[in-house]
Amino acid sequence: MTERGLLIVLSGPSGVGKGTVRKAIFDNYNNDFDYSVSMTTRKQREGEVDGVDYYFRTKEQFEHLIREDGLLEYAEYVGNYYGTPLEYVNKTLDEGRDVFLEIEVQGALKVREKMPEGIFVFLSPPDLEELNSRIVNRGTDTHEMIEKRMTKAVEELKLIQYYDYVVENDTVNNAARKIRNIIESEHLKVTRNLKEFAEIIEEME
Ligand SMILES: Nc1ncnc2c1ncn2[C@@H]1O[C@H](COP(=O)(O)OP(=O)(O)OP(=O)(O)O)[C@@H](O)[C@H]1O
Ligand SMILES: Nc1nc2c(ncn2[C@@H]2O[C@H](COP(=O)(O)O)[C@@H](O)[C@H]2O)c(=O)[nH]1
Repeated sequence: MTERGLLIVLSGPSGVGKGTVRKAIFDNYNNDFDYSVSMTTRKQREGEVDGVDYYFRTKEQFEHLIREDGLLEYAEYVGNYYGTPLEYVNKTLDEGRDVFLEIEVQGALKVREKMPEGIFVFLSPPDLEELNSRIVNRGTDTHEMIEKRMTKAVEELKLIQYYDYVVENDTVNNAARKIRNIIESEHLKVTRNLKEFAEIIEEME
């Protein structure tokens, strides 16, 4: 029987750098995990590709999938839906491959309830001022949207205690390396547990 893959959930406030750090992990390391592309009802930004960055769907299509139980989790975030297609996650984990989710905090906590065996990593900003300047400098949001994202960020930071790991995104390379190390050490734990389990069985025989 194939050993089920690990579910890795990278979360944290909008603008902290989750996408940038995720890209660095995928670009710079020899990874054995697959990225789960989310679905959203938000407008496609310039340069974003449907099916690569997100599956861009209408509100009606998204709500249809909710009714069909097709999402592992979903959240309404500053006026739009975002969600994780369930089938892809289950299929990939069953094939023994790790799945990497990059989602906001409400959704991550819902995943934690459904799949507590996952590894939950909170990416934190050095401070709120730096978070604000990252969102501003990204240049993708209106002033009103930036305020909404910052208000939400303060609430999200209070939920840090529900995560297994907190990684500060001081520099992209540092954060990517730390997350990669976390994933490797979690794999070693699983291997060790399986070995210990096999030894116990052997002793019993
Ligand atoms: N360590 C860092 N130092 C300085 N700037 C950074 C760092 N990490 C990311 N950034 C910049 O911060 C901005 C926000 O990053 P990014 O879009 O990856 O955040 P995010 O958490 O994925 O946002 P969202 O949740 O809204 O999708 C980008 O302009 C990115 O280049
Ligand atoms: N709960 C979920 N949140 C998600 C998912 N995919 C992305 N996100 C998060 O939404 C916000 C806003 O994203 P943006 O692309 O509009 O800046 C951000 O924190 C994302 O990480 C998902 O499937 N579920």
